[in-house]
Amino acid sequence: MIQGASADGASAKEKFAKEALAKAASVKDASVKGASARGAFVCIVGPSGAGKDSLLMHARSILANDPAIVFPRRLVTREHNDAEDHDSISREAYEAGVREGAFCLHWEAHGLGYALPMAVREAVEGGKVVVCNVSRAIISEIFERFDNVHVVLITAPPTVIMERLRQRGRESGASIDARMERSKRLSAVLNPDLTIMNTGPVEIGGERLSRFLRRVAEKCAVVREGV
Ligand SMILES: Nc1ncnc2c1ncn2[C@@H]1O[C@H](COP(=O)(O)OP(=O)(O)O)[C@@H](O)[C@H]1O
Ligand SMILES: O=P(O)(O)OC[C@H]1O[C@H](OP(=O)(O)OP(=O)(O)O)[C@H](O)[C@@H]1O
Repeated sequence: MIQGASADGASAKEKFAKEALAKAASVKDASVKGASARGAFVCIVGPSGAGKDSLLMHARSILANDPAIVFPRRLVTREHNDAEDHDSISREAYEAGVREGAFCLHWEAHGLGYALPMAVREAVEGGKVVVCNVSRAIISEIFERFDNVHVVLITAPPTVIMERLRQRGRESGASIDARMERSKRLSAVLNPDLTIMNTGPVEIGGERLSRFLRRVAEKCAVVREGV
C-alpha cells in the first residue's frame, strides 16, 4: 500500500498509476537512434516564465489542421492548470514509469517529475514533426536518441520573466527565485536553430513558431519523398 494513504485511497492511486503507465508504455525500448529519420523532434526550451507554453498553445491552434505536426502532452507530477496542457501523473506512477523504462524521455526540475510518452517515438518514426517543451538539461540526450532534432529557444529579458512568473501566480517567491537561478546556470549551453525573443504579443511569437514548424515539416516531406 502507498504510505500514508487509506486502503481506498491507495487502490485509487494504484489504479491511476497503472492507467498512466499503460498509456505511456506502448513500446518498452527507449533507443530510437537511426530510426527517426522520417520525422523530426523539435525541442522547445527556455527559461521558466519566458512563455513556452503560451506560444506552444498558440502555434498548436494555428496548426490544428496540419496532421504533419503534433504536440504530444507531457506527463507532469503537477495538478492540471489552464496555462499548460499536460497529463497529471502521481509521483508514484512517475517513479514506477522511470524504473520500468516506460517513458520515451524523463527529467526532474522544480521538484517535479516530467515525462514524454513512448508515443513520441512512434510519431517521429511515423514521419511527424513532434513538438515538445523539454528541459535544457536533456537536449544532449535528445540528440543522442533522435536523428533529426531542432531546438527552439523561447526567451525574454530577466526582468520581464520575473514579472511574468509573479503574475502567473502559480509559484511562491522562493520558487520563482529558484527558477531564475536555474535559468542562469542553463542558459549558456544552447545553440538553437531559432530564438524567439517573446517580448511582443503572444500571437506574434506563436506565428513565428508555427512558421518554423511548417518549414521543418516541409523539409521532412522533401526528404521522405526524395524530391
Ligand atoms: N508574449 C507575452 N506577453 C505577455 N505575457 C506573456 C507572454 N507570453 C507569456 N506570457 C505570460 O507569462 C507567464 C508565463 O508564461 P508561460 O507560457 O507559462 O511560460 P513557460 O511555459 O515558459 O514557463 C504566463 O502568465 C503567460 O500568460
Ligand atoms: O531545465 P530547464 O530548461 O530549466 O527546464 C525545466 C523544466 O521547466 C520547463 O517546464 P515547465 O514549462 O513546466 O516550467 P514551468 O513550471 O516554469 O512552467 C521545462 O519544460 C522543463 O520541464
